[in-house]
Amino acid sequence: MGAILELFLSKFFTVSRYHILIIGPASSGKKTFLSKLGLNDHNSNNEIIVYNTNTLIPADLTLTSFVYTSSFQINQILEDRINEVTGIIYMLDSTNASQLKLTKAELKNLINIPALENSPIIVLCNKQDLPTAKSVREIEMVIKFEPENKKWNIQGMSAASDDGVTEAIEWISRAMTN
Ligand SMILES: Nc1nc2c(ncn2[C@@H]2O[C@H](COP(=O)(O)OP(=O)(O)OP(=O)(O)O)[C@@H](O)[C@H]2O)c(=O)[nH]1
Repeated sequence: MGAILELFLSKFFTVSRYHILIIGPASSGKKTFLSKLGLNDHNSNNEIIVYNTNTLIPADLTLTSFVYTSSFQINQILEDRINEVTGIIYMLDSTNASQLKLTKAELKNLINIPALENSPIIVLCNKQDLPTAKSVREIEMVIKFEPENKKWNIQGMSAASDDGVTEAIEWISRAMTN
């Protein structure tokens, strides 16, 4: 999967620094998703920083993923680094219906943060492989996420089985570079 990430990044990225904020409730699958991309190493600030690794991404690219469970204090947590964010991945657990109200509030909060104004956002409805998972349509009806003047997307995913991982990276790559 690292090779897939490299392919998309080299295809779409023409400038050298992209920083993706990966956010979503505990156990929604953020680290599983990242591990499918070959990104496993978190530092003490819960960041994954990939500097110019020829094996994973083109040499002129720096990619940082910030991984957090809640957006409500993200300004304070990231401080000035929030201005570096160029794309947002919001990961939710489709089997956890009780979290959807929180998700709705989280998304509203995220799109109202001025520093994130130009960052595209993709909502990933993870764990679609499980029989108790709500469909993307059902989730959409609860979270009612349709931001105006923003590039956004929502899709189903099973990070555990790779389903939707490539599509998600492709979408965020295109959205950040176009
Ligand atoms: N069935 C299924 N299980 C998944 C999927 N994605 C993640 N999991 C499982 O869900 C649990 C939590 O996954 P993590 O990737 O650790 O979730 P996280 O969002 O990084 O969790 P926090 O560190 O608590 O924020 C693990 O047991 C994963 O194996 C999926 O698509 N399907």
